[in-house]
Amino acid sequence: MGEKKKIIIDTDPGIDDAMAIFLALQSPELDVIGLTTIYGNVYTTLATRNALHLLEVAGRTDIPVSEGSHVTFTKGTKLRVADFVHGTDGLGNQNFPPPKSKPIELSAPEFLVQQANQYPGAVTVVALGPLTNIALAIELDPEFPKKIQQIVILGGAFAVNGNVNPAAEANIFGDPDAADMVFTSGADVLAIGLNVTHQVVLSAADREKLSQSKGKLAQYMCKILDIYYSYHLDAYGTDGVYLHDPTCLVAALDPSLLTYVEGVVRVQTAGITRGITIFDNTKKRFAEITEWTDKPSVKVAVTVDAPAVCNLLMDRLMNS
Ligand SMILES: O=c1[nH]cnc2c1ncn2[C@@H]1O[C@H](CO)[C@@H](O)[C@H]1O
Repeated sequence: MGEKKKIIIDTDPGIDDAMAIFLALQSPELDVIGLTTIYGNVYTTLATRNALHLLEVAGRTDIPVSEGSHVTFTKGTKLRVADFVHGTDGLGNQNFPPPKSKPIELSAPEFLVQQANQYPGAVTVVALGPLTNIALAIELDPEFPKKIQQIVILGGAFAVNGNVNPAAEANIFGDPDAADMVFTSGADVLAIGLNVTHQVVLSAADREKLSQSKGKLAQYMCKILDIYYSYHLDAYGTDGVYLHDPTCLVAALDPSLLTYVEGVVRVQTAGITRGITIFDNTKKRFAEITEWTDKPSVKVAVTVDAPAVCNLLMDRLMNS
């Protein structure tokens, strides 16, 4: 096998984050060189605690955890935290003991820049929460977008409704200014939006299969998944859960399971559609100069082999 792909997971754990992190740790194709934390599903302090805890569960405390921003890119402190989706502890209200390990001294943006310099062109950032840390890394080092291999983003709702409101997806809504900066930064960006992740469902039968397996991480996931299933039943009327973060991780692990188109993405940062992602892949020459004109293109996922993503996730959790 070729060299492992180096990834940093920027994360707000989160039940689907836990699945994505475990999938990454169980994947021989990947070398997880760090976790950076952010608010979103929980506040940043709890995200850090949960990231450390998940690494302890997986026996991988050798991987550094770096704490990220507690405020938005524009220093906003009114954060939207989705504890109603993941439980107040972010991990299904299980009262896990506090982790023994500690985060490193470097902040998340500093760690991202340091790693990008240490392995030029060879680091992929898998961003599973609001994009504040990535925007701060770009502010810290304007060359950061060119120094990394790719940023794979779980975020946006491309030509479909959002999940916070009809306009916006949760991660983009969490920090629209940061998102617009990252989408227009010139980095190789691959965005996985709700138009794709809502196709990837872990059914009640899949969950039953996980619970029958002896896999340590499958067993752990089954413990924390209850609240995520209840939320989906309540919010969507489905007895199955969307695999947002694992699908994004798979996009870094095996891009052949998705297809994408290229174009310019801008994010609305104010008003009733704050957080909406507007993708221009028309080949039209507009009569006016627009806010999309001359901005760098990004990749936006459009199709996914959903059964393959589910099976990959389940196999690797069950073989842990
Ligand atoms: O209704 C919701 N509000 C807020 N966050 C949500 C909702 N549904 C899912 N997620 C969380 O936000 C990310 C995907 O947008 C995922 O991390 C998911 O767990």
